[in-house]
Amino acid sequence: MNPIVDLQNVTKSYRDKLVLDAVSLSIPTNQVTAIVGKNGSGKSTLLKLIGGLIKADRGEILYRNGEPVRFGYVPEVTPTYIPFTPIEYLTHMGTIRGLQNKWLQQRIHTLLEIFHMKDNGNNRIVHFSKGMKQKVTIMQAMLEETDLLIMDEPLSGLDLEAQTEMEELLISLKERNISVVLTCHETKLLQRVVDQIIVIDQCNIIQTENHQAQEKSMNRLIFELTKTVSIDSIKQQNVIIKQEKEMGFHKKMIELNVSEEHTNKIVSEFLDRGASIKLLEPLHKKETEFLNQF
Ligand SMILES: Nc1ncnc2c1ncn2[C@@H]1O[C@H](COP(=O)(O)OP(=O)(O)OP(=O)(O)O)[C@@H](O)[C@H]1O
Repeated sequence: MNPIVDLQNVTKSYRDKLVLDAVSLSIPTNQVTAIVGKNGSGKSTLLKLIGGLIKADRGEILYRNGEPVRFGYVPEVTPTYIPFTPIEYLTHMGTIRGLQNKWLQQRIHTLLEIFHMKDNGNNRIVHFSKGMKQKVTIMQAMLEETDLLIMDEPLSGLDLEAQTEMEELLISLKERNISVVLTCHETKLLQRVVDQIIVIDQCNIIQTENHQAQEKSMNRLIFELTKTVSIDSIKQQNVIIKQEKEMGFHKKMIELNVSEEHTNKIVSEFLDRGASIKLLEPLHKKETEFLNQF
């Protein structure tokens, strides 16, 4: 696994109130992680730490092997009254953030498309439903290119229809290689899209669960290839790198998980680089440590 954010023994208190006590967790790349817990258990605090909005008292927060991560942060409270249209509002927000106008207009156009809001781009936000207002807030958080979208209670106050739409939206963000971490009160919600559930209670992570629904349609691939061959452009795609291992002076093995729909393309890209396939199998819950046999 190749986490986008890794927390190691992170402790956080507000004055004398301990909220997180030596918490360690990983947020995987290109997956949706839900942080679940009771009111006041520290979910928002954890999100703010992940996004670098507040500092930990102790412990380490490491980002994608030291590379910069571009965050989009969606707070819990959605403004109810915005006297603009989405295009006007996003243009204002982007300009304040110093984005160049031509680039910004293109970005707004793309976001309206992703969020199925093209027909509402020039309508007044004040007349929107809660779900549509929520979408505008998320688009605002994603005005800059985003690697990790951090969402505090994105389902709060949404009816079933809006929740379903939010699920679709999360799936499409994942397909665009955006990692998501969100907080949620209910583990049943978002079941179709969440890959990892982290349960927090009494200042600690009490459970981390990997969701299997997604894994059913995934394949596990292992390739052998020459060590000097670059696979950086493959790593940018819809793959989860599980392990890389050097084999002697010239060769390396790489193990990855790929969704069924992307498998053919990824296999062909590896073959183009002179790799040989060592394993291709549907991903099941029980995994053997294949590479350790060498
Ligand atoms: N800025 C702050 N100053 C002091 N205490 C704070 C601050 N922010 C949060 N807290 C306290 O820290 C604890 C954890 O708060 P946090 O908002 O992280 O919990 P949460 O799980 O997100 O809660 P909720 O589900 O109600 O949103 C709570 O007891 C809260 O009162």
